[in-house]
Amino acid sequence: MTDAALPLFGEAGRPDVPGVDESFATAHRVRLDGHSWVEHVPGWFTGADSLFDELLGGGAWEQRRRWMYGEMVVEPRLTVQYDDLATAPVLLQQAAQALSSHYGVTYDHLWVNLYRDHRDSTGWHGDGASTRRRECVVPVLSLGASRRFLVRPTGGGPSSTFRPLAGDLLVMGGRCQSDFRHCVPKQVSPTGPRISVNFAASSQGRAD
Ligand SMILES: O=C(O)CCC(=O)C(=O)O
Ligand SMILES: [Fe+2]
Repeated sequence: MTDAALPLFGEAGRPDVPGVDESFATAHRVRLDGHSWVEHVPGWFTGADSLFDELLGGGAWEQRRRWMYGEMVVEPRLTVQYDDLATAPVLLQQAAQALSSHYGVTYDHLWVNLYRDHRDSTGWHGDGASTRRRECVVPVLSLGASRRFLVRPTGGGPSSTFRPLAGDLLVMGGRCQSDFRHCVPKQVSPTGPRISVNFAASSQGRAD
């Protein structure tokens, strides 16, 4: 292993020790069109199971509601938001720093979603207030059970399917938040809990 491939923190070669691959060596970028892309970084976070346990047990999980089609609906998942990165679990602060230096965007807050089982989901959406710039880079870290993550054009059309495993990073880039929608659909076959960590940047919340 070269120096560049060493994890930023944690111990090299110890998959149970939490750490990120700051070289992003496994990254591959899928172009959605001329302006937008999704990058998949398999195994970016090692020791994903211990981070999952820490977040599951430590989060002040909140049940959110939102307006959908003129109706207030209960979101079929739980969320905890850290508006100030300094109050987030240390491993997430370190992950945010690694993402900031790699993508050149300062991730200064984040939210964490808990999909309790296969019936929890998030519908088609763009990330709205946190992504008002024309081009944004939005990293999402997956932990726990693997669920499908779909992306399709805002005006409709075929979707691209990603299947992030625990420890994988998916990064939506370019005009993904305006020209595309993403979702995590419910699934028929039973599965255990999944957690996703969404890294956000105040700079991207201001229109350019
Ligand atoms: O859980 C995921 O992978 C995505 C969650 C998401 O898109 C969001 O919370 O805005
Ligand atoms: Fe989203």
